[in-house]
Amino acid sequence: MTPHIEADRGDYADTVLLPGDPQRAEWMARTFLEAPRCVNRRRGSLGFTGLFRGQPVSIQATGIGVSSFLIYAHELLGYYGVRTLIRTGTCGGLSAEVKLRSLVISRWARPENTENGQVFGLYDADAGPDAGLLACALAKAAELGIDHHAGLTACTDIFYHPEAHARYAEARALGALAVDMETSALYRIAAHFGARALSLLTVVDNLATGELTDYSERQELFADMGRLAFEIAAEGR
Ligand SMILES: O=P(O)(O)O[C@H]1O[C@H](CO)[C@@H](O)[C@H]1O
Ligand SMILES: O=c1cc[nH]c(=O)[nH]1
Repeated sequence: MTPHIEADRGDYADTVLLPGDPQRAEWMARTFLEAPRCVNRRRGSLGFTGLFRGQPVSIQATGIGVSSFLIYAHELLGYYGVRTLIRTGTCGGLSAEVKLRSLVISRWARPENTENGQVFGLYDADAGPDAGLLACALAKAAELGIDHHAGLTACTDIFYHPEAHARYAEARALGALAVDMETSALYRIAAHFGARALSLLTVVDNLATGELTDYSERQELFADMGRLAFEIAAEGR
């Protein structure tokens, strides 16, 4: 076990899907895994391992923001020997074209959160996903008919920022589609450990239009993202 995870070594599969929200972790386990086993309850950050099409796959909730995310990613990669991390997160769209409820595949993540990067020099640069996982995601999304965007995403430490949409002007000029709070850290820490990573994000609000989804519809909103993540986990080895 680690300070934040009570599972034994060997309790996680090589591939771990990473939602921020523990309720999403539980829903993903219930919806997609055969014989899911809860391997972590510490701090309510639920972790599960089970089978998808006969292959072991795990899910671990990571909480909100880079600080929390990096604790789980570090312990999964460094202690449990996990090799592939696929984030199944939510994001805010940065333009009206990025529709609510659609899926964003992050091809690159631009950190707006430089403080975390200054500590190790690890997280202060743009970083991208594993090329094989990205190719698999694009092919599977097309095959399954999943409505999606693929492109640059921004990553922030501040959900309620006084400048809200305006602060992403530079990122938007570079083509940023959406913002979340973990993806740049995911790509950098995976590179640091020589592991593979990909971030899939469902649009739950839009900073340009002010539209919002309701939390009550969230689990059904994640059907496409969950399905795609498990397909990639099964195929993109
Ligand atoms: O829904 P999750 O995966 O937590 O992701 C997004 O939601 C949280 C903010 O509401 C942040 O963690 C952000 O990145
Ligand atoms: O980080 C996030 C996640 C969802 N919606 C946002 O506006 N930001």
